[in-house]
Amino acid sequence: MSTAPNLISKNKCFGGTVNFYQHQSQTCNGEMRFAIYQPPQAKLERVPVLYFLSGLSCTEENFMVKAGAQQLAAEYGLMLVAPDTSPRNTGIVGEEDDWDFGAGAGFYVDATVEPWASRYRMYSYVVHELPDLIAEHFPVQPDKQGIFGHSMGGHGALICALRNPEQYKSVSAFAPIAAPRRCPWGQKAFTNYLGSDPESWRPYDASELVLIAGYNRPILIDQGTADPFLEEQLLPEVFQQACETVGQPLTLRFQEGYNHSYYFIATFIADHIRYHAAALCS
Ligand SMILES: N[C@@H](CCC(=O)N[C@@H](CS)C(=O)NCC(=O)O)C(=O)O
Repeated sequence: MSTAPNLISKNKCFGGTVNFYQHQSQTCNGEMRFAIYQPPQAKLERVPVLYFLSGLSCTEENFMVKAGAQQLAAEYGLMLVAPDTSPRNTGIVGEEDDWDFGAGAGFYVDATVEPWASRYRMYSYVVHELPDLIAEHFPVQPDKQGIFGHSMGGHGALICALRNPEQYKSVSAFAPIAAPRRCPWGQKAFTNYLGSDPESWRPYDASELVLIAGYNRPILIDQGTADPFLEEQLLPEVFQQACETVGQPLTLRFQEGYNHSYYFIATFIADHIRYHAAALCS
């Protein structure tokens, strides 16, 4: 049994509610926050749940404010949960110094290197503690979970699903960091959170995991062609190549002229919600 999360704010939206919560996380050893959209159907019955992991510099708020996902979630009866992207205010020196590491940049790993190891445990938080908390305190069907995300959160969604195919019945991503062992953002974060041996980074790299994962359902990825991070940081072709190698079904759509922003996400969010609904709402 976990303590009920504390409600911070409540907003009616498309007949349901967007609520913001704070709670004490055992996994991250301190306060964590998340946002949750409860569709109108959740007043009457348990509904499937779709987790969204945000990217660098985001909080639990960006997705709820900018993606425009609630209308479709209300139509299909999907709960949406968006956690913060890292612990905050931990007192760790340097936590706020960089926008691509530390606060706002937890990279969905369980850090093994101090001083991060005791607090920055976003992988276990997202895969275990948060779903357990949601299942206990909100009307969800825990056997019907999907996950998606953007950029760093697209990386997070892919690794969570590939490592836990039974838990996540569907996965998709917007502009994911698809091969973090090979890009500067990933190398910086993994070196600091996991240590300098790239072997220890492998369980957190979607392009490596897919080679051994056996995620037997299709994966959807949208990627804007005008994304300034595409060639140096995101590397979707590396993931695509790995999927081809093992016969993993992947729909990778290059969207002409779209950049890395939430305008891009908002444009294609309906496709992603429908994609998850097809897997979760049967
Ligand atoms: N350094 C810039 C770029 C970081 C960036 O593009 N972050 C993406 C995720 S990787 C994002 O979602 N930013 C927040 C937003 O657009 O609401 C910033 O701090 O916003």
